[in-house]
Amino acid sequence: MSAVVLGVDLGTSAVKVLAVDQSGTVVAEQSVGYDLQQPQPGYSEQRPEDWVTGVTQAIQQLISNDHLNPDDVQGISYSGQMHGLVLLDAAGQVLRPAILWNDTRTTPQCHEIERVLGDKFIEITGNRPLEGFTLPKLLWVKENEPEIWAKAACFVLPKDYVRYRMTGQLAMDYSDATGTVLLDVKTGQWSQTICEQLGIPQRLCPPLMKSVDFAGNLTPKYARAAGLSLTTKVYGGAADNAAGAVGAGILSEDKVMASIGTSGVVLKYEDNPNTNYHGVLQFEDHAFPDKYYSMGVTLAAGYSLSWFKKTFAPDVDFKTMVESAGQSTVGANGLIFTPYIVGERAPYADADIRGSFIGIDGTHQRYDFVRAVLEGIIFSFKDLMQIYEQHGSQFKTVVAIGGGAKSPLWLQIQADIFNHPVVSLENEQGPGMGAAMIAATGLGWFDSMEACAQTFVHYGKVYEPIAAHVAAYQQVDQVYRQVYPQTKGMSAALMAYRRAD
Ligand SMILES: Nc1ncnc2c1ncn2[C@@H]1O[C@H](COP(=O)(O)OP(=O)(O)O)[C@@H](O)[C@H]1O
Ligand SMILES: O=C(CO)[C@@H](O)[C@H](O)COP(=O)(O)O
Repeated sequence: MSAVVLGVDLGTSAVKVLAVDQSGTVVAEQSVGYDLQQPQPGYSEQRPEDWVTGVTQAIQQLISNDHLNPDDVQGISYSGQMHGLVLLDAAGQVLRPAILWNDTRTTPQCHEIERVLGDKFIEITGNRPLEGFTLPKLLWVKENEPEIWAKAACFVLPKDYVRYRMTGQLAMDYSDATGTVLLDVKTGQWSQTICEQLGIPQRLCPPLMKSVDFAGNLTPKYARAAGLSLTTKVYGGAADNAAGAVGAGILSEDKVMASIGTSGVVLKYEDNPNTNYHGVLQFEDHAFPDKYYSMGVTLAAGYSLSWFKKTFAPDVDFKTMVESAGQSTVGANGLIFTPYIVGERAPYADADIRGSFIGIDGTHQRYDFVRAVLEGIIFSFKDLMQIYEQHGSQFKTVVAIGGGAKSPLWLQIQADIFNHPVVSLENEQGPGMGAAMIAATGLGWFDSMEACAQTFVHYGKVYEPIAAHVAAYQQVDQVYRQVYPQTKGMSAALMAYRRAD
């Protein structure tokens, strides 16, 4: 083999490591899964050590199973699940399990941020305080675990922790830092106002770097453990959605990205830092210097499908279960699913809403339920896309990435519900490719990420909307949109019942 870079995509269900050569071809890939702990409703945690073990095992497998030559690995970079709080003590030891992006325990802390800072908060961060972000998690630990808080010396995000363990250097890149909602997006510095007003010591915030910045070499200990060479260079990396947008070639405002990972994301590149979605959509720094993106997040996209499979189809393999939806009809024979099974972030910021199947009929089969789940996730994306349409966005194409983009049927459902052409990538792993592109650009293989994208981004099949399906889905969408307002009160009452239990 010749020179390669490794793109480490630290997802919520698994870590995937791609080895990519100078032509942008994925020469090998390995994936290692890990668990999610949900000790109480609304809680979602992982052990940072599991991420490190997963990354190390995936790299070892690239070397032993795929015969990757460690001397060929010139650079490594990262794409990381966003917002997750990893608290470290002065010796760099993890103080508690990481509190993840889909953990919604922090509603009181979000209200407190709003009470203290009001509209100033959106002005500083470009975002509203929402449960998933890092700042409310810091406040939660401060209030609920004072003995841990007293030992905290620094906080980082998931991929930053992995990078720290590989290089011994603590840092956070800007694209992930905006997702903490502690960054002043205008100055590019940790916000003194937010820290002071909310009692977060600024010393807890790590040093900032650009995605393509050199972060260090591997420590001898890590190089030995993974079987890598000490000459391999490590680069900052990006938030998974920023990296996914890089890997999907979202470099202009005429393309939108639709990502189905554990979460679901509809994302648009933004040239103008003053674009204002009033906090309904997130506004983040891109992995490209001085560029931005906005996005809306469905908390349980791929997670809804995985939950359905685990609960109702444990005996069937994933692909077969997804393909069985082809036996149902457009609109799942009149069955609708709303994917709010862990609460929702956008367009409804509501930690207590829960999912529904509406219209269950005695004739429905399991394949109708599978289809309803696939469709309901995409209807939730459509809600987000309509926000862009209302803002006059003129995008033409949707680029689909993430585990959900493995299914041709689901890609066609996306085209039919969005009523836009949907293009897949040759390799569905947009974030891993984006991470590899960051390493390739950092190493100087290319002058810019834009130049790298011309060589590395390979589009696959285009799915065109089918007119009859578009019309049918428009009808079902009218019903789908009524489910949130009509189930909100019922969900809140059931959540109160569960909490009292
Ligand atoms: N064959 C498949 N067809 C459609 N969706 C799939 C398939 N296999 C996995 N998925 C979905 O992909 C999701 C995982 O996507 P991935 O991008 O790897 O997530 P993450 O980065 O959050 O770990 C799963 O939750 C599952 O619902
Ligand atoms: O919270 C967000 C974005 O704001 C999520 O998109 C996470 O970044 C997790 O991503 P996946 O594991 O689903 O890729």
